[in-house]
Amino acid sequence: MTTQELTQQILKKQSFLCIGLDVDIHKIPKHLLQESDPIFAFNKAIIDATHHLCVAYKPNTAFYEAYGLKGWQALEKTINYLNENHPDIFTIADAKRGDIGNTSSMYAKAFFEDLAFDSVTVAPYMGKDSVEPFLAFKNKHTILLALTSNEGAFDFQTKQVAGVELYKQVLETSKTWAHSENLMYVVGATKADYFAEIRKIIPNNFLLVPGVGAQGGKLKDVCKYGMAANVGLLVNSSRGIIYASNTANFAEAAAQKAREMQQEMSYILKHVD
Ligand SMILES: O=C(O)c1cc(=O)[nH]c(=O)n1[C@@H]1O[C@H](COP(=O)(O)O)[C@@H](O)[C@H]1O
Repeated sequence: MTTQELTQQILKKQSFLCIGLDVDIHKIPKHLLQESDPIFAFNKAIIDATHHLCVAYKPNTAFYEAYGLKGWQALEKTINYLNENHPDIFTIADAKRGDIGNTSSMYAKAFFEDLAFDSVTVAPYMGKDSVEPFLAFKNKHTILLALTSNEGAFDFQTKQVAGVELYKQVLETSKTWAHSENLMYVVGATKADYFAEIRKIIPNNFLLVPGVGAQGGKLKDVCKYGMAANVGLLVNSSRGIIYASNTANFAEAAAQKAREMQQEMSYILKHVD
């Protein structure tokens, strides 16, 4: 999917919501545990109930890798279900990869070719040759960690190196890499004060913004300085949506939470100047 197509979907659905499929077997409704694949059964129900309210889904691979082969199979079934039934939805493998070049190439193949995700999250710490193998894939997107939502972001990312904060150097330097047009960036919703500065460096790139809901970030604050001419935002909520209820009505409860966010997003899209 191209970024132009993503913006079209956002305007059509009046939503820039990304739903995080971070499935913890201990948090899903008990009746699903009788299913042959409880994780996929949970995801399918959530997707069926929410696909019209969001433009992206983001399974965090940790929640699948934690269950070994069965978890990876549930991830594969989930991405196949999305690609077969909802090809207009943007898919993000939240795997936070990045390694020496030939290893990164294999990670890129795993997520872009074998699993056919539209994008993958990548850590910038190992630099250019660790990220360019991901960028080489046409119409696939590499979502680079810029300024993360957690407290530890202040350990390194905001530290000045030669007078410039490290996260700003990540933004500036990554723009010079081959196929940098395929870059998106992670900026946490808990760091809303930084969005204006970030937009000065990357005015149009899409930002994946986790950290609303459970982590305390506010949608309005993010949009005030983060929204671009092409909207340029994918705001993620995982626990705040998928665990709205653990009763038999869990999917409807998740849809209600997603609808509340979509309505807030629609209002913002209509009133943005
Ligand atoms: O790359 C991410 O998606 C990510 C980056 C970041 O800075 N902070 C962050 O919370 N995330 C992920 O976004 C999701 C947030 O989940 P909730 O806090 O439950 O909405 C989790 O999958 C995190 O791993």
